[in-house]
Amino acid sequence: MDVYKINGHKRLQGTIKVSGAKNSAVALIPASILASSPVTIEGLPEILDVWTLKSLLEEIGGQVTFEDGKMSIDPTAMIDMPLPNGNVKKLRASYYLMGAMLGRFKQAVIGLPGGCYLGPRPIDQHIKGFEALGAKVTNEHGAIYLRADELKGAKIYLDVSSVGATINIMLAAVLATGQTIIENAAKEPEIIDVATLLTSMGAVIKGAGTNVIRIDGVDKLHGTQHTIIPDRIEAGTYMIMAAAIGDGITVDNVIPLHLEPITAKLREMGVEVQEFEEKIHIPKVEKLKAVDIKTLVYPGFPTDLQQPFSVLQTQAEGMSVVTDTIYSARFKHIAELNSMGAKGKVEGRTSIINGATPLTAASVVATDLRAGAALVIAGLVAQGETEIHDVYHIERGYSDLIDKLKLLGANIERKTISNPLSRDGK
Ligand SMILES: CC(=O)N[C@H]1[C@@H](OP(=O)(O)OP(=O)(O)OC[C@H]2O[C@@H](n3ccc(=O)[nH]c3=O)[C@H](O)[C@@H]2O)O[C@H](CO)[C@@H](O)[C@@H]1O
Ligand SMILES: C=C(OP(=O)(O)O)C(=O)O
Repeated sequence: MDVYKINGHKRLQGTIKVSGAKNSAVALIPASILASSPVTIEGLPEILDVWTLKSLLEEIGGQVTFEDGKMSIDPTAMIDMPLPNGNVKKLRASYYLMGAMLGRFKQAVIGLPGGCYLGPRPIDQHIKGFEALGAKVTNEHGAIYLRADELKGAKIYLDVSSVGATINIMLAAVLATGQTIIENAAKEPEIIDVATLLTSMGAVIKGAGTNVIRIDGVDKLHGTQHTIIPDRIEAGTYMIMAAAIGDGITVDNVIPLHLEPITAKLREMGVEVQEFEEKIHIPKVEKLKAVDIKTLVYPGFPTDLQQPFSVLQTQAEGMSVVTDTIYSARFKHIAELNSMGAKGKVEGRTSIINGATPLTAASVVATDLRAGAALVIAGLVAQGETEIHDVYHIERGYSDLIDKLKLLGANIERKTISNPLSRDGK
């Protein structure tokens, strides 16, 4: 079993480079299934989710190479192989195989997705979209069976502005006949990135990034080359880390516009955030003010950063309240932070943190991806040696984290140990 050992309480300084966006990567790779010739994607993060998707594309007959962040995918020999179990359970975004394979083969069998448990994560809006396009969809023994004689454009109003449903419907609709309109679509930057790739493959998509997306179906999509956008959640994690334990940290390879909700909150806390074209610099912070946050769909404060942000709130004087309007149970990190000296409690969809409290090292568990990111920051702040278990969650979303942090002067190592602390036995 692999753990991170962090000797904390050491101020960090320097430049940290952000990788390509996980939530784009996991949609761009399945999108390649729709092409009739090879697709190359550059700047991909080297994370477990990307490696798992590579294996999934290979399982269905894709020829895939992945080196130095560049993935070349030849989809020509792919077949509509059923994928009810196995790798599809290792990540949330395997649901994009449904839209992409339905679009190309007009049928697919894909197991229900895995990913972080954050409360119930239904896919009813994805299914509603596929059905509106003409697919018959059934759930049999935990796998979704999709089949259509023909996919026909339709008007689909999403009950919730779901990132996954918006992208999945786009994937299924680009090769449908006629026009598809997605209303109340999600507006996250990753959706624009996927639309950009599909457009350069020959798709006709208007309005990505707004809440109405119009797709005019085409007969065929061709291969292309695409460079992914930087990961705003990874960048936000480093901004939070810089505010917590930095002595001047530059976060490189960012789109500052994507980070505005985080920048605004940090400034409200008393953090100086200096914005440049593709970089953000955060000088040493003297004192943090308590602030409340409420997670919302983009451009609101991202739910994926509320857990790392809680660590900062433990270091701020006074009471901070976090309300997660997206997920009902994204608070497992609070118990772990409390074991490091934080004073947090969870009430329904909110966490309440009373600061400032010094953090001390402990043996803790990364219960999910961003809980893990929060614990890495907490370990960097804490006095003593923190041991983080179940780090495979963290490695689903952070590329090269240990080396990047070492470059800032962090004392962090990845070690293989034999220890029964892991809660899910992996
Ligand atoms: C792989 C990926 O991109 N993951 C991101 C994606 O997840 P994901 O695509 O799963 O998140 P959604 O945007 O779909 O979910 C948002 C909300 O809508 C609900 N919902 C969603 C779909 C559906 O069919 N029915 C339904 O009720 C969900 O339970 C949740 O409460 O967006 C989330 C919200 O920004 C992020 O936390 C995840 O990091
Ligand atoms: C919740 C997340 O990912 P996923 O949807 O892949 O589980 C995340 O990236 O924080």
